[in-house]
Amino acid sequence: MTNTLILLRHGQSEWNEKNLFTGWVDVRLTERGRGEAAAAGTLLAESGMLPDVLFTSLLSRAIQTSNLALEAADRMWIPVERSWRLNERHYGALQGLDKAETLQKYGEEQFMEWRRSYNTPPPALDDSNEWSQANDPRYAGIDGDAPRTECLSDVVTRLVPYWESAILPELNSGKTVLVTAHGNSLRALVKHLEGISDEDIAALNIPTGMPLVYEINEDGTPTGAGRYLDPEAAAAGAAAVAAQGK
Ligand SMILES: O=C(O)[C@@H](CO)OP(=O)(O)O
Repeated sequence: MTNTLILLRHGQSEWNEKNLFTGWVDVRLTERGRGEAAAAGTLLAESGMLPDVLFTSLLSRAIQTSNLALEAADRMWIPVERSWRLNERHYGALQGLDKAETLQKYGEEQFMEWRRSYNTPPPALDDSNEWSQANDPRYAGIDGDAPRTECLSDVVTRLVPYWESAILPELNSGKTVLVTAHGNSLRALVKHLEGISDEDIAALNIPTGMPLVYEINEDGTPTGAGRYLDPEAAAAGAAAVAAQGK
């Protein structure tokens, strides 16, 4: 028996539009992002993929996206669980910086190392920085301290146990599960699901607002690669993410 998992990156955020490194900074959706979120929900309904349960991060752009998508799909009533483990990768001292200026200042190699390497986190963000989340009450419950920076492997480490203990059991109880999260937290989950190597994951970009569907076996493995419900629009969106800063 397999069950359906739908991954959805939030719609365009205010800082996606401004081309700023975002991470855990709690920015909202733009008008375009709200439209993308609603369109994703309409596409789910048209495809007959109605979620039974929702998982989101603690960040407003993912919460807004799931609300708008579920409203469009007439599924606002489904149960929801929110976790910091689905948050975007914490971007450390890059949070709040302009991507194009950072590329200019540090050069392509360093820029891509911070942005897409598996094991190199950016420098840590100082707690006194205006974009720090050190004193944000929503993270008070995290065991140990909230991160001050993360690389993708750190995200895999915090996300996979949650996938196994919280999300997979819902799939295995026969539910269609919607996970609304972020570019890099979804890259971490896709890496885990598809067994993508540390090197190859650098080339994977997730577009905003495009439902990505898997059929999941009981042991948590997918039956095949993920499938975008609108493959052409998803390819264009992923290319735009890859080109950020250039
Ligand atoms: O800024 C960020 O938090 C992420 C996602 O928007 O950007 P990137 O694609 O550069 O990792």
